[in-house]
Amino acid sequence: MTKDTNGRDAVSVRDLTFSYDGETDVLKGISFDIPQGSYTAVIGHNGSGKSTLAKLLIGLLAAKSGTIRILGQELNEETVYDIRNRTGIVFQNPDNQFIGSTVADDIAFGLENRCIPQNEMQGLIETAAAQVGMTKFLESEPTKLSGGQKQRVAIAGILAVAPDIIIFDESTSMLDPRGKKAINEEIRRLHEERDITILSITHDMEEVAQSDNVLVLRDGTIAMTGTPREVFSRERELKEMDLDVPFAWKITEELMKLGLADHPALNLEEAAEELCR
Ligand SMILES: Nc1ncnc2c1ncn2[C@@H]1O[C@H](COP(=O)(O)OP(=O)(O)OP(=O)(O)O)[C@@H](O)[C@H]1O
Repeated sequence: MTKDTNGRDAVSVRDLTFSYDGETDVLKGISFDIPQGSYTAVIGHNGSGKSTLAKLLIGLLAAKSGTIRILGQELNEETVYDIRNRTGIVFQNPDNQFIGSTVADDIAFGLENRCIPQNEMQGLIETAAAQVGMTKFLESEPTKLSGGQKQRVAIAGILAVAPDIIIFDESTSMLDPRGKKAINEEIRRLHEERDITILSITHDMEEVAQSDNVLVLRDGTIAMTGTPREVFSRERELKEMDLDVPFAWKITEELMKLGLADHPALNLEEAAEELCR
């Protein structure tokens, strides 16, 4: 993995194996490091083990063998609560995450758990709601929101507490394209400004293109790691795993065949630059 802001790893996994039934290993002895302050996208075909990995990283599941270190601490029964205080996760299905009776209460929950003083709380709640475009829903009941709105609230809850590491497990999958783009930009901005380590499990290749590092899982093993450009360059192998490349990459590859571009582009801005050369 490439970007390393301070030489320390936020996540360090060694020989991690996990099985739900004690027989079939869903993760098969994987090892990897995620540098502190980096943005890592985790991709892989359905059932490759991405969500299982996320649950192991916050101690919701216990490894069969191997070790997980988060921010230098080995994850075990003694450290799990401390690690959860420093690590936030947003799941794909927000219904399982609501605690408060209003959106504002729900966002407040994580802040209360972290003993944030009452006089600071209101401002943090309002900022987080604005970041995900949910200001006018602060007094609404979370259960009455749409799937995408619920995902926004779940993300706001994590943004408000701004933990050292945030894991997104397909957390924007229900958002419309504009909402997805806006929230991805907000997450990217927060990551850059506050140096938060982001681990994002996603099927959205446009989001993968904006990450620093990519981890590709295949049948419980690590098939590839590298920058988005390195990973997308192995398009044939990605296709064998039912994975795709970004739209801009495909377009510029076609333009290259016509002699109209020199390099495949990660996003539309890069594609336009290729065309204007
Ligand atoms: N609670 C469970 N009990 C038993 N097996 C499970 C459970 N959850 C997941 N599995 C199995 O573990 C494997 C990995 O599942 P996981 O949800 O981690 O995959 P994923 O990569 O996140 O998939 P997707 O892209 O579809 O979300 C799959 O074979 C799945 O059937």
